[in-house]
Amino acid sequence: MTPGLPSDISNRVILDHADVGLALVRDRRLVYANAGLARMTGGPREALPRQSLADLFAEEDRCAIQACLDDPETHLAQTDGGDSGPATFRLCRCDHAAPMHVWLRMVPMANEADGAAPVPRDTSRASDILLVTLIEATQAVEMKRALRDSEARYRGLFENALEGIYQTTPEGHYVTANPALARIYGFDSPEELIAARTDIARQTYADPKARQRFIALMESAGVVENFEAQIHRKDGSVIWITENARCVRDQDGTVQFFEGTVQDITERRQANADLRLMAKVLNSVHEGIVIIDRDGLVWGANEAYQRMTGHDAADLLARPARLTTPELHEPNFEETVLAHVDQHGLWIGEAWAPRRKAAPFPMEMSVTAVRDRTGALTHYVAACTDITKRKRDEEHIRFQANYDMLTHLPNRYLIMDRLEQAILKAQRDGTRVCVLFLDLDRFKNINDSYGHAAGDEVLKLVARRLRQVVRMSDTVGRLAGDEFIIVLTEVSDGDVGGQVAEKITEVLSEAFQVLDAELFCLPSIGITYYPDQAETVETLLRNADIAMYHAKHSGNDRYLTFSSDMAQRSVELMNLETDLRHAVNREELELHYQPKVGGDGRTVVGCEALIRWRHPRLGLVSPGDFIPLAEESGLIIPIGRWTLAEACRQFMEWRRHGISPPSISVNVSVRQFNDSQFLDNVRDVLDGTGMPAGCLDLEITESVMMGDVERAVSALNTLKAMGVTLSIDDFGTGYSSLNYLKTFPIDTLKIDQTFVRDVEHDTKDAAIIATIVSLAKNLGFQVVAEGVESREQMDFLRSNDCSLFQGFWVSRPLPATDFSIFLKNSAAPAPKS
Ligand SMILES: Nc1nc2c(ncn2[C@@H]2O[C@@H]3COP(=O)(O)O[C@H]4[C@@H](O)[C@H](n5cnc6c(=O)[nH]c(N)nc65)O[C@@H]4COP(=O)(O)O[C@H]3[C@H]2O)c(=O)[nH]1
Repeated sequence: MTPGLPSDISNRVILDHADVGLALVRDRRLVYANAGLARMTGGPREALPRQSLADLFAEEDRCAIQACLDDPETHLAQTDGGDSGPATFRLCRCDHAAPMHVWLRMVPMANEADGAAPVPRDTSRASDILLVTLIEATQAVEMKRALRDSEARYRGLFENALEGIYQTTPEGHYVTANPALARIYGFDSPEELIAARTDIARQTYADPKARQRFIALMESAGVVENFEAQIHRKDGSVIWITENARCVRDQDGTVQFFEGTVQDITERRQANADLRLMAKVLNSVHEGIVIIDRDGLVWGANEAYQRMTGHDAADLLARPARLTTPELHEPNFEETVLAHVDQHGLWIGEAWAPRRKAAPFPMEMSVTAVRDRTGALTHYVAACTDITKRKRDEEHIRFQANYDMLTHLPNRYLIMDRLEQAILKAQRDGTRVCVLFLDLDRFKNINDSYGHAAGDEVLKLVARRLRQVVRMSDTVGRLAGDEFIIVLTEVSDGDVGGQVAEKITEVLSEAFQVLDAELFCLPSIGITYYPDQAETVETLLRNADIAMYHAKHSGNDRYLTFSSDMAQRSVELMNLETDLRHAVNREELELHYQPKVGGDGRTVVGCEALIRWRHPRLGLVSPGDFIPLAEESGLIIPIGRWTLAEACRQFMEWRRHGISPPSISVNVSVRQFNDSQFLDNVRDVLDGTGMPAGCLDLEITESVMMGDVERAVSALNTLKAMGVTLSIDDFGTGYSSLNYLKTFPIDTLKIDQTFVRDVEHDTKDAAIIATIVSLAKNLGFQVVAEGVESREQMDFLRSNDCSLFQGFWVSRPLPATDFSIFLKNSAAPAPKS
């Protein structure tokens, strides 16, 4: 009771203003309710008395309320929430608002006598009045629920985390571990891991350094440390983990526990290692590789690509890719390539790649598509190979395949192709094609005398001069050796081939300046026309070749146009060549001898050995018909050897019979003279036959001087040193300078018969002869006039101081036996010893 206040007022005020609901209950019904309870239910206070206490609560709680009313000591104790606090009940609200959570307290009150105020008692009886106290617990309930929810959430995180989470004892034994940690370490459950009492510091780490680090961590100040390490799993396998760990200490610094998170990074490390390896591989390949994302930006480029394009990674990465040089391709080329890759997955081809501050280069490029799991294109990968060298090589090979390396003129293959094209065009246009086959006369002499370098130089100069005489549209090619082909297109009527041949002869008749020497090399040219004489490439070339062959052997013509009878003649010549190969072995060659006489016309001063070929089918073939053939084919070397030996043998035989002339002359061809074995051959023959060297006269032609003069002089000096005499045959017909006359150790000049033939009528010939005789006399040479056929000719020559003669007027060349008779019958000066 409050002092100074009436007891009933004091009680009522206290009861009504109490912050809790208070009620007296008898027989489960309210007999009293304070204003606080009315406020809690939200209804009028007057309505409360006589209401069932249970009915004030939510239906689900009513049974529990009844039970509590029946036995408050037991049931209230049972509904006690234990650790989580006293039990709460839901009090219904009259305004239908959410029920209010309340704590309930029931105290049995003794009710001994009517009118007496009830007092609390220790145990309840059926007749007891219960004092029921209701305390609002909504906030507490909600806090509890929030706490529970929060704990559940964190537990969920803990349980479901992909990272392993742990706490250990200060000694390092796990006390808390989530399933992920158990999984990472290969345990079936966190419980198993904890039960294993693994000492993480000593047992788990595979690498002693990581173990050291962890032990150091135990002494640290609680900072979170991160490190990667290899650890042993339960089954002994080793994995890589990354761990964030810290040591938690209390205020005194005593270690409380360790806690941390663990992640299995084995795959990531493997993937990183794979990526590093991949990068290394990409950078070690020669191919340039560039990766482009689907927006066309460069995602990556290897070192080779950077090298070949001259752009470093900074220039390339995340910038629009520029794989090709647009100016060198058709419009939208790159877009077309990528569209092709989108559709087919791959594009392979050649393209021009741009290069920084340099010319674009050709590359072989393959572009592939990279797709994700759904099949969507994510990247393009372009692999590029610089094919500059290959292209250059191909170009070189193509050039080699089509062009002659020496003269850079089209070779046989390209000539034939061009001729084919020319024929097709002529067919369409109704025009003609002219083919000229050109062969250089005595080119071999240049090679033999000056060496191949000089020969090559002449060929190059010839090629240059030939190009100058034809139109751009015409083809000048080198077939082989000293053979050239000229294809004239769109040829009109008339002798166009002849006109070009004239021009060619003109430009080639000028001396070639090679190795400080003036070399001459005239051509023989065969001409043929499409469609007049042949319709195919092969026939045109063959016909032109035949015509050239005839020009070469005609003696007078520098060029000839093909005619059908030439073909037949060529076959004959070819057969002749075949037969000639066997002529020496089959002993079909023989020598005839023509006397050389003195001024009286009778005294034999010598004789010339002239070869004849007794062909089994053709009869006696004169040297004019087969010597050029022999020179051409090289057969002149064995034939020349035989001639020299036979002439000396015969001379010695005559000598044994006491009828030999003072000397015998033997013709030596240029090719034979240039043969490296020639001097030895002469020496051998002289030794072998016992022939006095002074009785042997060798006749060489002026063309010997057209070669290597130094070598020729040396060879002639050697011959002279042997004692052999030397004559220049056919003097006056050659091209060489008269200068050699003073250089060469010559004994005799033989005036060519072409000057003798008309000497009585042709004043020019007479003048030439007079000049030659006077020149020879002044230089101390003997002069022999060849081809003297009449007394008049002889008289004229004699009157011009020429005192040695050879010709039909004295005698035709005679077989050895006939010449023996001739010798016996003629006056002869005493033979030289
Ligand atoms: N019209 C006419 N001709 C006459 C007269 N007197 C002689 N001849 C001919 O004139 C040629 C003279 O020989 P060559 O000028 O050395 O010209 C020779 C010579 O360069 C060459 N030759 C002959 N035998 C040999 C040989 O054994 N070796 C070499 N390398 N060449 C030879 O063949 C050429 C031709 O020889 P052959 O047919 O025997 O012709 C010979 C001879 O028969 C005449 O009064 N009138």
